[in-house]
Amino acid sequence: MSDEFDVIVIGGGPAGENVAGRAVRGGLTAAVVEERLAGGECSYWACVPSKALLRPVELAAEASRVPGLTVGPIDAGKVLGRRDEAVSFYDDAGQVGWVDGLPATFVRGSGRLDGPRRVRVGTPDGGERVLIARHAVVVATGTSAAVPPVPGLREASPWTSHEVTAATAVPERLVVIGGGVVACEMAQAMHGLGARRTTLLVRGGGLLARMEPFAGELVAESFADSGIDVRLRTGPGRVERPAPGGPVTVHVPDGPPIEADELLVATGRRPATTAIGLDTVGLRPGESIEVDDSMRATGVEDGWLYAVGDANGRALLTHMGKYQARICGDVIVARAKGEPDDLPALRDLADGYGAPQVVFTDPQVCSVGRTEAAARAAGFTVRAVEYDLASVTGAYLLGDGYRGRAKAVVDEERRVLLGVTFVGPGVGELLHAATVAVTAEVPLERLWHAVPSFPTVSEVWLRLLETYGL
Ligand SMILES: Cc1cc2nc3c(=O)[nH]c(=O)nc-3n(C[C@H](O)[C@H](O)[C@H](O)COP(=O)(O)OP(=O)(O)OC[C@H]3O[C@@H](n4cnc5c(N)ncnc54)[C@H](O)[C@@H]3O)c2cc1C
Ligand SMILES: NC(=O)c1ccc[n+]([C@@H]2O[C@H](COP(=O)([O-])OP(=O)(O)OC[C@H]3O[C@@H](n4cnc5c(N)ncnc54)[C@H](O)[C@@H]3O)[C@@H](O)[C@H]2O)c1
Repeated sequence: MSDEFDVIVIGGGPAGENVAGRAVRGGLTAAVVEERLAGGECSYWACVPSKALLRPVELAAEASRVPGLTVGPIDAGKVLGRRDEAVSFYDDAGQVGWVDGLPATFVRGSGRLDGPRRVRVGTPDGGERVLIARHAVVVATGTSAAVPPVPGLREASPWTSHEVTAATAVPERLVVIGGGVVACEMAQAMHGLGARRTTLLVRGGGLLARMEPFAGELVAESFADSGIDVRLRTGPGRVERPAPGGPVTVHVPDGPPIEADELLVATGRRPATTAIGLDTVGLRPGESIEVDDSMRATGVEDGWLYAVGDANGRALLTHMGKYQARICGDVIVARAKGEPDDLPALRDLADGYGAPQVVFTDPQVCSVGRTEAAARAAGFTVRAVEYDLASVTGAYLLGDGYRGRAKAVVDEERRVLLGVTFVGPGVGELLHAATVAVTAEVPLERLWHAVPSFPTVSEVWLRLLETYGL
């Protein structure tokens, strides 16, 4: 059976679904091919469950800083139950209904390119369906967890982001390999929900290495306070798990072996592009698909192939994947109709500025644009200013022992912001103001007139500008 659509999207995660949404809005027909659950990693094994697990831990930490409030132990069973609700009990009927309602055609199965504009779908019943795209095929297959080649690691069946976000019980002793976002968020979630001993093995010299250095330092301080053992410049040399499901032993080069009940690997992602037929269109399987700012694959002739979200490797974040998807869907519509396709709204500018991101640890870490180091490396004439968030009245009022820091990176030639980082409890909600300032390239002299309310944490904006000299 062969079906024709204007647009075929392989991968029904947040990015893929949004391409279909925009294409249909523009008057095209679309099919979304999804091999697991509509909604993708984000909805079931990443953003949504991880934040459902972190929320009570964050709230308990917040409440414990306010004299007069007593926080009882967290009921992990109830938290896991709420996580199950948040992931719709791993049932995608609602998301499939959303695709149907666009209206677009939802095809359950594994999609694979088979030459230009042709997609073969292996369906769950063992059958096959061939789909033909009149205008475009969009790859939105995301990523999967990378597992480093440590002796015994794979055989030990470690947890990845999938298993930890779907945990049905909290392990007593957990070892986490990695010091990035998944490692920090999930170590804190499991520890806060009752893990007695949580150990992070970090290859580098700090946590959250892509952010400003003080971000990882403040998170490490908070981890130390809550009893999480962060070990830097180390890693697993060998792993043993003699009995499936039994204790696991992690051998480290600089100390005695660590025994744990679970081992979480959080060492980054690999593009899910290995088995999608990229070789049939001249691209290398297993790599990110390089795209231009309209999300069109640069390595394919005739411009019919696009890639959005994690699969193109630009920014591994849901909101950025959805942003790229809106651009991609709209540009496909414009090209299909022969309309101008080079309007500013049809190009990805945000990834170039530096994607906004919130890390939902306690303290939260959030940033947009470039770090000071990245701005200098890019050749800007930079001046950076920092401010201790605890000295802002609004932050002090939130609780005792508030710790946090803010930094603004200024392009001295244009006197606009290149990057902003905030670290502190609850600062994630401050980020969008920074995103607007960086993206709109608001001159500092103009920003001076954006008056933050007293007594909010946002007064840090005023303090940063004063520190700069305004
Ligand atoms: C633990 C964790 C927490 C995270 N938290 C956040 C957060 O708080 N905020 C944030 O912005 N980002 C977060 N991320 C990142 C975020 O999950 C990803 O950036 C986002 O899911 C990418 O969306 P996507 O649509 O590109 O891919 P995905 O969500 O990975 O979806 C891809 C879909 O394609 C399907 N697929 C793959 N191959 C095929 C095929 N051959 N045929 C058919 N279907 C296929 C998959 O089954 C999947 O459903 C987190 C990631 C992890 C691991
Ligand atoms: N709140 C959020 O926005 C959020 C939450 C979770 C994940 N994410 C996204 O998901 C992506 C993946 O997160 P992640 O934490 O898996 O990746 P990451 O790139 O953030 O961190 C990977 C960590 O693993 C380490 N590492 C890499 N290879 C290693 C090896 N062979 N041995 C030991 N350590 C090794 C790195 O040094 C780093 O500390 C991130 O890019 C992030 O954007 C976002």
